Parts: sequence; structure tokens; C-alpha cells
Amino acid sequence: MERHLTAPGVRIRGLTVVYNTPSGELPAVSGVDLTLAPGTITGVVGESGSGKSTLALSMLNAVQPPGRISAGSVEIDGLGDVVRLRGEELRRTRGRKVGYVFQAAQNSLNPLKTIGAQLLDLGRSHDVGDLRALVRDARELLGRMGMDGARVLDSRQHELSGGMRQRVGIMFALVLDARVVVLDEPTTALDMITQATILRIIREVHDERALTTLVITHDVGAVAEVADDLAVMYGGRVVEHGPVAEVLGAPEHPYTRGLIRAIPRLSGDLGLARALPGRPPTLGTLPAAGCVFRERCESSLDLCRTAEPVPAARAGRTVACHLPGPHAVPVKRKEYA
Ligand SMILES: Nc1ncnc2c1ncn2[C@@H]1O[C@H](COP(=O)(O)OP(=O)(O)OP(=O)(O)O)[C@@H](O)[C@H]1O
Repeated sequence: MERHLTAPGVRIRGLTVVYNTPSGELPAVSGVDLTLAPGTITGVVGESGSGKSTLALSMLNAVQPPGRISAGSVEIDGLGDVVRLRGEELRRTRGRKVGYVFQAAQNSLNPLKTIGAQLLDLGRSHDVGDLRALVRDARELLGRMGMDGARVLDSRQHELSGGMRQRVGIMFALVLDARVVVLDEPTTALDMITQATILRIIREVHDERALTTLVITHDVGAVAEVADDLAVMYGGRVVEHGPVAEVLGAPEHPYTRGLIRAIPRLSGDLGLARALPGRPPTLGTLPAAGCVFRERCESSLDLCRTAEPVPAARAGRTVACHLPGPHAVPVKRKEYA
């Protein structure tokens, strides 16, 4: 199969995605700027409802009603602005150019057809010339993820466990040789050890195929092992973005600090792990002005009530916070200390 040597860059600019609710259209993603450097894996973390999945869907222009992309662009090298793609062009982009596993991928297989038949359907719908090579590639990917590839291709969904379906989903995301890959919670149905293995394989395949990858997860610890860069989302904003070791080792945004403190594995001491107080906002409770994190922030200023902080470069990353930086507070962890 054709292999590409240079990975594409992705530039998300001013992306706003709204959902129509009984109180009108409310933003789930608000004016997000995010650059995925060619050949990198970017992890996206943040509590439930922070807009991670909505951002992932936008990268395929796949936001469904009652949602819509109301502003902004997602420029992918070689593809242009995905937000402007329509119809056949958009269909061909999804899967072939931008591979993806969405949440609940393990439930999105056709229960009546074998995985192999679905693979051939996928290949045909994207005009793959060499279907034998496609099957070979699928078998090899499944084998690497610890499964008997031939047997899985002969199976139907109900014959596979949740973890196996999830790995099948990852195979589908990678098998068409897409150059940008979006993985939304790719390992949630897997136990810790399998999770680590699968993330390692994602990293290997990513490097071999020169991909640019976005991985969304709740698990900051897991993503720390696999990502180059980390984007932290809160209330539909990217509040901090930069090299993963720097963001986790010396978080600048109070929300990033809170997230890390809540994870015993990252805070380095079980006794010090502290849940973040309060709850993340929902679309209806997002403040109309000021910083979206101010209610839960330990160091909020008067300014935070009135002015929304603009993301700015500092300490080798981008941070959206009014507090003067660098604010680096080292986190106790060998690898990042
Ligand atoms: N179809 C929808 N209709 C209305 N609101 C929605 C819809 N889908 C998502 N939302 C809202 O948009 C916000 C962002 O949701 P999103 O699923 O993108 O967050 P997330 O960070 O991926 O959360 P999770 O980790 O739970 O998947 C949430 O407040 C959510 O309730």
C-alpha cells in the first residue's frame, strides 16, 4: 500500500460549534484555535462536557443536528478547509483522508455482516484498488493488537467482546491509510494493560505511516505516555496547549493543575490526590462573560469576572489565563519533574 513520507498539518481557527437547545443556540466549542503539527500526536483532555467530542467531530465536518459549526475553519494540508466540504467530497474525505474512531465505535458495526465483509464494503466505497492488500493490512493491524486477524474478519459483532470491537474500530480508522487520524476515547472498554498496549501500537503505526493524530481521552495518565502535545479543554475552550511533558510537568493554567492533582498516578502521591472541587459547566450554565473557569479557580482575580482571557504564548505553550505567568508549579513525578 502507498506510504506517505510527510505528515499533514492541521490548523483549527476560530472554531465555534453550537447546539440548538430550548434556550436557543449555545456554544459547545467557542472560538478554538488549535494547531496540530505534522507528525505529532496531540492528546485532548478535559472533564466530561468540555467539548472534546464536538471538536473531534468538527475535524470531519461531522457535527450532526441539533449541532452545527457556526464559525471557523479546519484546514488540513492537502485537503483544504474541511468545514467547507460537502456531499461526495466530504464522504470521500471521511475514512480515507481523515480516519476516525468515535465514542461508542464498538456499537457502530453492522450486526448482520462479518467484519471482513464490512471491510470490503468500506474498501469498495472508497474505490480501493487492491482489496487483497486491504485485507492483508487489516489482518496485520488486528494481529498487532493481539487478535487473530483472520478469525476476527470472519466474525460478526456479537461474537466479539467490547474491547475487541474497540480494536476493530481502531483498525478501521487506520486501514484506509488516512493521514490524519482522530481517535475519540479509543481505549475506554479496555483494561489498563491492554489500554497501554493499544496506545503503544497507535504510536507505532502513527510513526510508521507519518500520521498526524488527535487522541481524546479522560485518562491524562495514559495520554501522557503516547502524546507529543497536550490540549486541555474546559467549557468549550482550549485553556492550555503545548508539549505534553511541559504541560504536565509544570502546568500553567489553574484548571490543568487541578486536573493533574486529581490523578494519584500523576500527582505522585496517593495522599495528595485531590478531586477538583465543583462541577464543570453545562451549555446552559456557562458564564456569558469573563473566564469560564473562574467559579472553580483557586486564584481568580476581579478581571476574571469581566474579561475572557485570550490564549497567549508563555512558558513554551499557549495559555488562556489572566494570572501573570510563568506560573509554573512543578508536579511531583519522576518523568516530568
Ligand atoms: N446533541 C447535543 N445536543 C445538545 N447538547 C449537546 C449535544 N451533544 C453535546 N452537547 C453538549 O455540548 C457540550 C460538549 O459536549 P461534548 O460531548 O463535546 O463534550 P466531551 O468533552 O466530549 O464530553 P464527554 O467526555 O462526556 O464525551 C456538553 O455540554 C454537551 O452536553
